[in-house]
This record gives sequence, structure tokens and C-alpha cells, in this order.
Amino acid sequence: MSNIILSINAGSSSVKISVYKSPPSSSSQIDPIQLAEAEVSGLTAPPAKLKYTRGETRIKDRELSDIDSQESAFRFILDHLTQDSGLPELAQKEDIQYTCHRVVHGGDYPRSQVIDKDTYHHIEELSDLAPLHNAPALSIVKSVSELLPHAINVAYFDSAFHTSIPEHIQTYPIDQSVAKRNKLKKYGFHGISYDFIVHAVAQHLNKPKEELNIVALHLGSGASACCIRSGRSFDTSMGLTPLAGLPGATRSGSIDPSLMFHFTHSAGKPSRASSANLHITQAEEILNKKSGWKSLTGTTDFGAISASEREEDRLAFDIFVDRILNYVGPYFVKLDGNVDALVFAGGIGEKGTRLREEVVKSVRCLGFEIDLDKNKQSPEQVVTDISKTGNRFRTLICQTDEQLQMARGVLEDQDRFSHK
Ligand SMILES: Nc1ncnc2c1ncn2[C@@H]1O[C@H](COP(=O)(O)OP(=O)(O)O)[C@@H](O)[C@H]1O
Ligand SMILES: CC(=O)OP(=O)(O)O
Ligand SMILES: [Mg+2]
Repeated sequence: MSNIILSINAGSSSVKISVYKSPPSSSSQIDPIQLAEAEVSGLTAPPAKLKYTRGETRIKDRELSDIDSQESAFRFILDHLTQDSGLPELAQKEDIQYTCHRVVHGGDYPRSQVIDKDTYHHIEELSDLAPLHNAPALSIVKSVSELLPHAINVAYFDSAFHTSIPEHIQTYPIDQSVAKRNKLKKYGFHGISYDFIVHAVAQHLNKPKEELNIVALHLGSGASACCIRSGRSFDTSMGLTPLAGLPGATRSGSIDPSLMFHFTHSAGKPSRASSANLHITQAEEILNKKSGWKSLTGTTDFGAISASEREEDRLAFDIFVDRILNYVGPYFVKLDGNVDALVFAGGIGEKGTRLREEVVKSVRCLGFEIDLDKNKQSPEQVVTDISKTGNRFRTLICQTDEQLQMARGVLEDQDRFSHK
């Protein structure tokens, strides 16, 4: 029976794919049932590595040769899944009914869309505004049409969660006729992850989502902060593109916009990475691909940076803590101090023990304090409370799962998709 959902999350340094089937209609479970999860990471720090989990079967850190893009990672994972004899539910490609794609920039789309010709072209047009993301995601959509022609492709947008941001926060103080014509405003990203975080933290705190106020930090290869008021995005650190706000693996984050004109005289010229479908200037190339941890330390691996005593690694670490503080305090104020929790998520947020310790130490004046032992243990639950007992404000780690959030969407919206 073809009822498998393949949920594909193309990040800037990784591709994560989870395989789900629908719960039986007789059961009380409403979440999709995960059968397997594969991740190819290290696309910006070769060799790429495979992590695979199916029940008790685990592969960790298997080095892969010739995998250097999101598309080649996708093809590799698809072969791996169909060839795994322990996964009979996905013995052939025809078993896949839905493929969900994480698309970072969705412009003004407020919710998921079945990818037809029009949506595909619209996402393609937005590629210039997410140069590390939209084109790689579309390369996977193309491969799906070629390899899985029977599957329904659905796009889930990182930007959709942030359509609730009020106008005065979305608007840049620039000429409004140009801004409106060119749709220049804050869009915000990592929204699928923030949606998951709201769901998981509300459940953990036993509160309706509509009453949840949190400061959430999604810290991965790309990193952002989000001020979540009444369960909805009120502000976020990324902007028109995922370059704004916090630094990342190869991204500078926010800088003085004039800096680029002093960095190079050819800032506005097309970069070599430009193509017929992707127009990217040298400035964008430098700030998106040649900055961040890579430019400061030579590596994109924040785990290695955190464990190192080298001066340049310490500097990178201190810069990250400092820039994160630029959002935690202001978002606490925007929530009027009415905050349920500070939440860490994403690869660095979930594994970065030292980073969490330093950030929380630096915001203790706001009333956050963590238990150092709880902070050191590897989180086993979806949400782990690492606050000091009796502390006024919660500090939580949330193991975010963008693939699950998309697959939940498929189960909720199947009727909308099949009527397309
Ligand atoms: N133990 C660790 N401490 C801090 N950071 C870590 C650790 N292990 C992995 N990371 C970092 O997590 C980041 C990847 O996060 P992830 O959210 O998976 O990325 P992506 O943006 O590609 O989805 C990388 O920078 C990696 O170095
Ligand atoms: C939006 C974004 O930066 O995503 P990622 O962290 O997966 O690269
Ligand atoms: Mg990610």
C-alpha cells in the first residue's frame, strides 16, 4: 500500500529525511508513526557523514564520498531507504505517497502548498532571497518528480510561521513605495521548527498554545531567535533573508550595511555562483558563504569550536554568546517579562552544553538560572527542563523535529492536498 510520507528537511549544511506512516484510524494516536530517520550532515565540512536510525538499528558518522550537495544527499538517502530490508514498508519507490519539502523562503505564503508548476516557479523566484536554501530544496523537488513521479510534493515554508509579526515590526524604515514594490520586509525563518517548539513546550508546560510566551533560540548552521507571544511569532532575528540577525556556520549575521562597500569594491557585481536562476552579488556571496564560524576559525563545526582553547575559537564562541544576548533581553522586554521559558533548540542549542551555560549565566539578572548537572546530561525527552529547582523562569532544551512537524501537517491537510 502506498501510504508512506517522506519528510525532507534541506538545511544549509545537512539533509534530514524521516519516513512515516499514518496511524491506524482505529488508534487514539494522532501523530504520524516514524519508521526511520536518515541524516547526511557536514555538507559544508566534507566528508559528509551519514546517521541512520531504524528501531534498534543505528549507523553513526559513516563517512560518505562524493556527496557534496543537498541533491546528491537526497538521492543517496532514497537509495539507502529502499535498499534497507528492515524497512519493508518502503521496499519500492511507489510506496511513497507524499513528499514534504522544507522550503526556507515562501514569500507571503501563509501555509503549505502542493508544488505545481506555479508554486515551483514562485519558489524559484524567491531563491535570490535565500541563496543557501531555496535552490537546493528545489533541486530535491526536481529529483522527486523524476524518481517518484506518483508522489504528491508539498512545500512547507519556514517563513509561514512569521506571517503573524505585526506591521511595525515587519517594516524596514526605508522608502515605502520601493519597499512595497519589491516586497522588502522582515519575513523570518526556522518557522517549521518554531511551530514544533510551540507545540512541544505547550504540551510540556500543560498550557494551551494560545497562552504560551517564550523566547526561543534555534541554533544550528543557521541560527535565529524568536519572540513568541500567545503561541505566535511576534518578532524574530532573521529578516528579508536568513542572513540577518545571528551569525552562523558561514554567515556573518547582522553587520553595519555600509561595511561591505569598504570590504570590497565589487560588492554589487554578480558573484561566480550566479546562474540564470540565481542572481547573487559578491557581497551576498561573501556574507552568506565566506563569513561566520568558517571565516573566523576555519571550521563550521561549532562542537569543535566550543571544545577548543585556541584564541580564534574562543573569540567565535564569545561572539555567538554576545549576539544571542542581543535578542534575549529585548524579547524578554517585548513580552513584558511575562515569559514561560527560554528555549534552546537546533544542533548547537541541543548539544552545546557550554554555550547554554554561558548564555544563561549572562541573563541571570532576568531571573534565569540553570542546574549545571542537568545541563550536562544528554536530553532524552523532546523537552528537558534544565532550570535550577525553584527558579522563577524555566530554561528548556527542545529537540526540535522539523520533519515531524511537516508530516503532522500532511495528516491534518490531506483533504486540501487531494482536491488540488
Ligand atoms: N556537541 C556539540 N556542541 C555544539 N555544537 C554542536 C555539537 N554537535 C554538533 N553541533 C553543531 O550543530 C550544528 C548543526 O546543527 P543543525 O541544526 O543540525 O544544522 P542545520 O542548520 O544544517 O539543520 C553544527 O554547527 C554542529 O557543529
Ligand atoms: C533558515 C536557515 O538558516 O536554516 P538552516 O539553519 O537549516 O540553514
Ligand atoms: Mg536546520
